[in-house]
Amino acid sequence: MTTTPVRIGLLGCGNVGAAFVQLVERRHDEIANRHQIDLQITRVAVRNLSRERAVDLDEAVLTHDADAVVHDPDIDLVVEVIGGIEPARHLTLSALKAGKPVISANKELLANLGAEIYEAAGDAGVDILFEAAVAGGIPLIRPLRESLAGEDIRRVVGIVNGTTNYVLSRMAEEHVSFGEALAEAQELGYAERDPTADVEGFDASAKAAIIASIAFGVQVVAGDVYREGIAELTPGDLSFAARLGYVVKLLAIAERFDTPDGAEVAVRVHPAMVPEHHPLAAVRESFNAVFVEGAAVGDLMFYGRGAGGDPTASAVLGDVIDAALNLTNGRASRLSRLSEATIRPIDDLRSEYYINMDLADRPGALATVAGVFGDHGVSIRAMEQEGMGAEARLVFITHGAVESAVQSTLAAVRDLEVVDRVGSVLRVVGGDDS
Ligand SMILES: NC(=O)C1=CN([C@@H]2O[C@H](COP(=O)(O)OP(=O)(O)OC[C@H]3O[C@@H](n4cnc5c(N)ncnc54)[C@H](O)[C@@H]3O)[C@@H](O)[C@H]2O)C=CC1
Ligand SMILES: N[C@@H](CC=O)C(=O)O
Ligand code: NA
Repeated sequence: MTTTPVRIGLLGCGNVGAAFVQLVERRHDEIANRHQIDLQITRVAVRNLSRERAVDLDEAVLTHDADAVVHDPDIDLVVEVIGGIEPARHLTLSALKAGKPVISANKELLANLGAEIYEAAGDAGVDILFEAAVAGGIPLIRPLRESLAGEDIRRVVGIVNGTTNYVLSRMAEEHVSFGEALAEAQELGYAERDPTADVEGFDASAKAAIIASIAFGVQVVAGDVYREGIAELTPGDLSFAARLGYVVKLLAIAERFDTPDGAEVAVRVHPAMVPEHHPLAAVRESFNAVFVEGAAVGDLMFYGRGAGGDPTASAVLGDVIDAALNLTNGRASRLSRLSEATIRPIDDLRSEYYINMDLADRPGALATVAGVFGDHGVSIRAMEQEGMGAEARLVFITHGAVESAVQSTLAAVRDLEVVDRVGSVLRVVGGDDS
């Protein structure tokens, strides 16, 4: 059996990079046998040569000069698992311009500067593949790009950040503190180098932008995504949600609307109350799940490990094999053309809402608050009251209402003399009206 050597330049050897090296070692012979390619990790760029790392690498393979790896004539294909914008951007562009396919796990780069990267790949006629960048080990990008290429996708809803899902699971189920749960997620290799990216929803927004671009064929960048993170959530919100039959999840939602003036796209990331019987409520710890709603295919669900070295390395390796086979056959996967997007702002979107507030426990207070909701056309579906001495905590769940109407309602309610505090406001997703 003859095999074609494919020499890989690996940029970054952290959680994903080290897991990738180990996976290639484990799977090498089987891949050679099945695909007739001999995957060789020829050079590995690291930031710190002397740092202990999870894999044993020959000193001759290691370098701290990532540019030299990209330009090395002995490198056929580049894997970028450094993360962040620079130097990842210029390394990726240099590799593509040199005619080398790039496999990237870098959602931040692709969601902010994807157009530049895809154009460079198109001009050079080489692959840019990034299955690992969205929902880790779950095959999602390839199904969207290939299997669903002809589908009219209307909506994608999912849990796409493993760290925050892990934190929320640990807080809700084990009553672990936010800080402790986040430290565990970091220790397990789920979190970004700066976990603010996870906690504040930036990572999920980047993934949502990539999903929306591919699902709807339009250019959506991270800045187009409405974003709220989980940092403001309290243990009280999670237990109140549980009492009402909901689970709190950080969701990414991309929707496409047809209007007489053309299509509009709305993309958002925010914590949401999901009914406990909804399939997304059962997605725990670092698992991710993504629902895709298509006009012809109906509903699809993708589920699996969205973060962690091994699952992510699996996605990287799948792309490496694809690109290596393309390389040996002189081909490249074509990216579809992305047209300009018209973004529908969050203010115009409809949702059900969970709102909690503290108000004076005296006759008429509730009627006053309810009146303000009515004046703004926001109709209340359910309400719970819990007395607290001179105060009462009220929890409302609304029927579907437009965001701008809810925000005006909240502004007016905050001004009421009987209202001491408006607490958490969470959208409800997966209920009767959403
Ligand atoms: N950890 C996970 O579960 C997942 C991570 N990703 C993405 O994969 C990428 C890597 O993530 P991790 O491995 O978790 O991060 P990490 O922080 O563990 O690894 C990145 C490595 O790159 C090294 N590095 C930084 N600058 C460098 C340079 N100029 N040259 C060479 N090496 C350099 C760092 O020293 C570090 O070892 C990121 O884009 C991340 O968003 C994607 C999916 C899942
Ligand atoms: N930090 C990310 C890693 C995978 O993309 C996450 O927690 O999902
Ligand atoms: Na994936």
